[in-house]
Amino acid sequence: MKTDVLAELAATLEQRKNAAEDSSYVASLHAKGLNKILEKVGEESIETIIAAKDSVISGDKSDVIYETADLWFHTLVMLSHLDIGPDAILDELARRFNLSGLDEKASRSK
Ligand SMILES: N=c1c2ncn([C@@H]3O[C@H](COP(=O)(O)OP(=O)(O)OP(=O)(O)O)[C@@H](O)[C@H]3O)c2ncn1[C@@H]1O[C@H](COP(=O)(O)O)[C@@H](O)[C@H]1O
Repeated sequence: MKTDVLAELAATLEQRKNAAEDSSYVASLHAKGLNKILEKVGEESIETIIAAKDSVISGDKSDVIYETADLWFHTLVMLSHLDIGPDAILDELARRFNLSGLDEKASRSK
């Protein structure tokens, strides 16, 4: 899995916190504040849902991929605004995966 892309993007997003607003989309979002960032997360969530529904009818999944990338991107900006790195989310997913792995091992040994 290409987690290096996530790490490199997260590092760029951190740098953009201090960039000039007019030269960077991410810097302009930070300057507008958390409510604007959350508005974008909400918009991209709805666009992802619509793209997923449409893909079932059209059979074309390209818009789902495009809109999900927009959603993940804006979610990363939200996390960065709150000083949360993507590793915190990956650690939480890993913790849940390991827990369910333990459940599976326990049920197999019964
Ligand atoms: N991955 C992305 C990325 N994905 C989506 N977007 C932007 O997110 C916006 C998507 O919102 P919309 O579709 O609603 O478009 P919009 O109408 O222009 O947005 P609004 O005016 O409504 O805010 C577009 O402006 C896209 O360009 C991104 N902008 C930047 N990045 C990455 O972030 C890095 C830093 O970007 P800058 O801050 O622009 O340097 C770049 O190197 C890229 O790798």
